[in-house]
Amino acid sequence: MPGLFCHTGKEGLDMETNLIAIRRDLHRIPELGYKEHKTQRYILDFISRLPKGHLEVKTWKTGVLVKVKGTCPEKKIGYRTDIDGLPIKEETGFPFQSEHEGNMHACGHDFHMTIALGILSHFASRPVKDDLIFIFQPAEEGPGGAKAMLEEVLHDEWQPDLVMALHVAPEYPAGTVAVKKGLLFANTSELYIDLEGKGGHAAYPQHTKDMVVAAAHLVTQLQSIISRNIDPLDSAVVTIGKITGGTVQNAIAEHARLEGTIRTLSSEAMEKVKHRIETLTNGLSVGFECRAEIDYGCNYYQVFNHPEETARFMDFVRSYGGVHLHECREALTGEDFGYMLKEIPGFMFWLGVGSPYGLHHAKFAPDERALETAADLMIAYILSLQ
Ligand SMILES: CC(=O)N[C@@H](CCC[C@H](N)C(=O)O)C(=O)O
Repeated sequence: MPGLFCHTGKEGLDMETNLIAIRRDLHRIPELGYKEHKTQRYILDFISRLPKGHLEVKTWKTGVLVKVKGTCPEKKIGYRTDIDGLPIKEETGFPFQSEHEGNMHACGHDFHMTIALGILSHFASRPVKDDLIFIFQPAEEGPGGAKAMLEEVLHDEWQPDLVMALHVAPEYPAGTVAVKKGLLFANTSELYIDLEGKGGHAAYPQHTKDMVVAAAHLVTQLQSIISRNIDPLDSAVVTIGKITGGTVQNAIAEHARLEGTIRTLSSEAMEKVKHRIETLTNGLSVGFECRAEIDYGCNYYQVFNHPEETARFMDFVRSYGGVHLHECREALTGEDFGYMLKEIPGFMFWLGVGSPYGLHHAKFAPDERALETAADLMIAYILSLQ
């Protein structure tokens, strides 16, 4: 492992594990869901340099699973990280900026992986009583790897009794942990709407069915769902993040496509929003005499933190020292880790990384001091569970 890790003095990471160098290596190679081949190689190479005596390693698609066999196991403690990047063109200007043009670790999964590797490297040479299961999960940004991993690989001797994960949070400074019991993240559904009309010359609109105009109407109509159909005391989001349509400035567009996402705090609200999207889209197809097709892509179950496990973690953070605990509200972000928490007790928390630019922004710049804080904290927490 390259470089030298500056140790905090707490019982924690290996001196030779340079978390910042690992993060920067991973930051250079962001890959989209189920295409994380270089990332998987990097993780496997890292693991191959750890003491092998207590490790069992297996791959699942582009993901990796590692068991650190306990000395006298009574339970299996799971730690999950996601590993994929986003199709966002990086604009940070960092010397270690993405080498994969058009892709970026703009959601902090480079941080998540680095922290997991730091914790793993500690326990590989100092196993504890219990088995530890490290889950390097592909495709969190879509189409989702957590559910499939649960179904295909996280069972029998690989099924944790407790599972934990973190997500970086740009709005809190490094040194902060933000968490709450119960609902933390929303139910999500992707949204794709294809509109097909009739193209033609820009000067003869009367012979066409213009899908750019139809798409503009639909985007505006969709905004009424949150304000007119959802209880004002509830929260939900319908975001259209991308519109494409047409071919050239002087031709009327035959086709347009809206791409977005829906977020709700309950599955009932999700059904309601989808019902309204369908009604408005059908109405649009009648009104604009076009074909309309809706596809909901991948859907994630809410992240619901197990109350007792979360309370235990919060008590630990309060007594740990050096980390500020913030009891936060729920957010309308999504995470397929929700599927793991549906089956296995555990929790997810926000890790403060104080960036002036938010998640999914091309200039997202998390504070690297949070790497060591988080790895040390989670090592100490796992030790406290023995
Ligand atoms: C933490 C985070 O940002 N997660 C993503 C999950 C995306 C799920 C899916 N692609 C969708 O857009 O619905 C998020 O955007 O919240």
